[in-house]
Amino acid sequence: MLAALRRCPASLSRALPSAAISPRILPVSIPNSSIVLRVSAPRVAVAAFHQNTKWQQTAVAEAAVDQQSAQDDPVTKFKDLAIRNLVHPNIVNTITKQMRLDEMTEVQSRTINEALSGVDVIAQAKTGTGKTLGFLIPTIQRIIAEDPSLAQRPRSYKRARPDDIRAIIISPTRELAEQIAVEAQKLTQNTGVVVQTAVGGTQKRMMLMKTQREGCHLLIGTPGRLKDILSDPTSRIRAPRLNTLVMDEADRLLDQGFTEEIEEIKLHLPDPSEVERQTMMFSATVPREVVDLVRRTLKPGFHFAQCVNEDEEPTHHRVPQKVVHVTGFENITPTLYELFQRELQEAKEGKAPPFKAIVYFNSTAEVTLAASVFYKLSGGFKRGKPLHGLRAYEIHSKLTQAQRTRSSDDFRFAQSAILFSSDVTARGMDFPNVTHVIQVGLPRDRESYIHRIGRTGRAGKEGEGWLIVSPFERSEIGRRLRKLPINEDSSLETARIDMTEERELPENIAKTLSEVTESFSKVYPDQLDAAFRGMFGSFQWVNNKQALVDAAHRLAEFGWGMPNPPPVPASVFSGGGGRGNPSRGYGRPGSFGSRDRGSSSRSGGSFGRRSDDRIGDRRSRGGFGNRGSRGGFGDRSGGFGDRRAVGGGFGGRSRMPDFE
Ligand SMILES: Nc1ncnc2c1ncn2[C@@H]1O[C@H](COP(=O)(O)OP(=O)(O)OP(=O)(O)O)[C@@H](O)[C@H]1O
Repeated sequence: MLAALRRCPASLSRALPSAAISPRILPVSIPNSSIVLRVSAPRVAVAAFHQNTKWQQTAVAEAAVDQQSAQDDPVTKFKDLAIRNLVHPNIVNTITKQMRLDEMTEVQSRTINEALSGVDVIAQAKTGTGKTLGFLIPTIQRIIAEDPSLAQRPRSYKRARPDDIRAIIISPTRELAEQIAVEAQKLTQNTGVVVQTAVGGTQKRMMLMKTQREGCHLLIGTPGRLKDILSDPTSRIRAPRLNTLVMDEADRLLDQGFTEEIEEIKLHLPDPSEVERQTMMFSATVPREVVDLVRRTLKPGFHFAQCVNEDEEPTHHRVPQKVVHVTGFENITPTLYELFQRELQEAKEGKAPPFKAIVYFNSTAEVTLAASVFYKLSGGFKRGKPLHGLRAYEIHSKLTQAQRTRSSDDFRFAQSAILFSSDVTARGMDFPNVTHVIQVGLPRDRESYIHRIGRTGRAGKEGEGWLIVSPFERSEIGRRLRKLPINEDSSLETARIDMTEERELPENIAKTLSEVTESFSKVYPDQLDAAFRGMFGSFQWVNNKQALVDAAHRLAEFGWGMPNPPPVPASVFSGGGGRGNPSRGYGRPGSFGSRDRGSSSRSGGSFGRRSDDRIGDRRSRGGFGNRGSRGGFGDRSGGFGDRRAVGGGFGGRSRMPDFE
């Protein structure tokens, strides 16, 4: 596993100007690995030269050089950090004995060595290659170096002052901040260093009380909550001697959405000209657009550990990536269902590891709808159903933080499960043994794709990536996902079927389609409404609005079984690019067929019986199944825990993805 994990690119080509590189280091490339050597003249032991023969003299000199250069080489084994007095043995022992890690990954070796010397660091390395330890080790060591008494765990409780925080780590999402905090707690368990977490969605008062009581040396949080706490004069949480600032997923934090909060956080930190500060930035992606910002944020002479070549694929070779082109939006859910069944079967037959997938959607409304539909589809994941044995969870920003944490924890510990997710888990989350990452719809940019797919194939493991796209997105793939090794896959039959046509279908396909449509008939109409409106938000960039409206109508009619689709948001045509067709009835309120949205209660039964003859035809052929037998809303408890129906959706989806 380790060998694969260390397989990072060889070249050290840098996107930043060479002046930006610390003058003390010299990049050296050797086949299949790359290391950074400090430039220092070897000090050769000469004292005994005159007493030895020439070959003896040479041997002694060589040995001395070897010994010296061994000291100068960057450390690549964790235990050597303690042997060379670079990191306190209490931290190193935790890493080697409790966490059972031995060799550093390339990014760890190339950042820990430099960061320990105090220079600012920016690191870019592929997903799942251990960047977290790359910044945690130097951060914690620096705290201990400033106050050596913290190296030992006190006999009683750990204590610190709340108004003397020494290091802050910022993460764009709550789950990631919590995950980093768990790792930091592990690393500091045998020391006196106190770690606290500050994330949105949790009770601020509780956090404040805890921090005021226990104090804090290392604070890990999301931008909004950190800003909130540091700017609150009554919080008593301060960092007047802060000497380390870490930005994980730095490119995301430098993105416009967070600029204001980050700047405000910095206003509450000491002036770096008065209190020397080390800044570290880490990410799997450092797009060109942020390079200038990075340069302005870091001190001159910073070290850029670029473990991904510019001309190299930023994803792992061991993670094959496939794109499935579906005939229409209505094919997406059947395609997912077919894929789940197939992969689950493979795992059951022992041909593959337990199926554990994350399915990403571009909006909260889609996540909610998919989670509901698959819950119905599986009959609560009951015995005898195709998806039996598979747990399913959903996660997005419209859940409470307690629900998010529960989904995330449950999925983390599940052996075989599906997580329906928005981008809240796209970056940094280290769920073990994820075998599949499935992206529905084109992600907003290349970086999102890379981070999402990085949830699989971590720490040297295998995995696969799937992308399911509509015809609208076909031409956009090459532009948005340039230079990524994505291959077309046509193995899923339900992807290619024209669901608007009536024709005989193989029994298994007909069954899949009929089960999907029946499940859609059982979900909350509000969810369908929200997802329908949301489609127009996600596809704002499509110029041909009429084609988009027609495709959405086909989805509602043939995918969801609605004879009359929900109204199209008025805003769709106001921005130009096409005109509505009033004869199709969009914009008409309450066009949910015989579904009475006003009575979308749990009473069941009255739920949109379809009078459409064509469907009747299909049913008689065994094509689209038993639409007549609607069981209302069924039992939502179980499988998805305390899920709630989330309305509102993303008609007015903002520019920002579903992040913090
Ligand atoms: N030296 C190591 N040897 C083996 N496993 C390691 C090592 N360092 C870290 N790991 C493990 O690798 C996994 C991924 O680490 P981590 O989450 O830090 O990756 P990352 O590079 O930050 O990923 P991302 O880009 O997604 O944020 C974790 O489970 C971690 O415990």
